[in-house]
Amino acid sequence: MDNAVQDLPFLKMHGAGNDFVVIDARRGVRAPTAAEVRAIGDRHRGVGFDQLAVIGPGQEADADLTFWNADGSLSDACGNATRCVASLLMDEAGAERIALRTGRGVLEGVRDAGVVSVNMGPPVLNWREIPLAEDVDLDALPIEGAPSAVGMGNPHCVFFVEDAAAVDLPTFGPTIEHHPLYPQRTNVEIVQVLDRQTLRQRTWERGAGETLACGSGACAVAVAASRRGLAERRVSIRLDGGTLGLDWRDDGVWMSGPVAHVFSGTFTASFLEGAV
Ligand SMILES: N[C@H](CCC[C@H](N)C(=O)O)C(=O)O
Repeated sequence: MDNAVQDLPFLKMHGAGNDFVVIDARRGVRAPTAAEVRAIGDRHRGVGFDQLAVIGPGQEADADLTFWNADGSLSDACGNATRCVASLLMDEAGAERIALRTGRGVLEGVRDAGVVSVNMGPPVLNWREIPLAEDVDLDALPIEGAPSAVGMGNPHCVFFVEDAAAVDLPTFGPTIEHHPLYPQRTNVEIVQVLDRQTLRQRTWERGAGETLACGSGACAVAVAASRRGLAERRVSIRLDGGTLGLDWRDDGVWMSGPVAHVFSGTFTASFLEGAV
């Protein structure tokens, strides 16, 4: 068995500016080690990403997905990356529907009239499953600003404000990401309600910092806004990197949005051998 490190092919993709390195480990290509994930994520010495998605051979689905954040932590959900990979695999199969197993179960992707949508599953509205550190009111957490807590396979803390642009997110975001109420840290969303069908969202992501878009975060925002009576269950959410369509249906929260395959490349064996 040749144990020499091999070159590693990858794709660079983004969904509304939320950017990903995608590694297809279905046919003999190996998944990266945690050290290689960190090296790949270096925006100067590697390629950089908000998340790295590894496609594995499907167990009860067309493919499995594993998501790493830029800081090397794992996440059970990544909506924009799930949509990007769904598009890639539907193109490959010539299909209009695909099933992807993620950390929160098997999600369905569809393409209709060129628009790619993913059912991100039902929201988690039980504090133990999000999880939170103690029994709290999910629609008014004991944090200044009384945010909402929603799980989408990953935790989200959603704040509704008058002016989203006025929030100093690089300062505010980390204080909430690391708040003791979230034993596994949390993603943080700042939302301004423009009307009952249109929301503006800014995002501080767990393990990635401020991103141009966050799909699972947009799902959490749509659920929180509807539960608070601030918006319909079907909304458009305007993020820094583009617009996502959300529809909280009986079978789950559906998210639609743009997909881009920017380039494909190869990480050289010498680069990977240097990963520490
Ligand atoms: N960008 C991703 C969210 C990644 C979530 C990750 N930051 C975490 O939960 O740790 C999305 O489109 O859903």
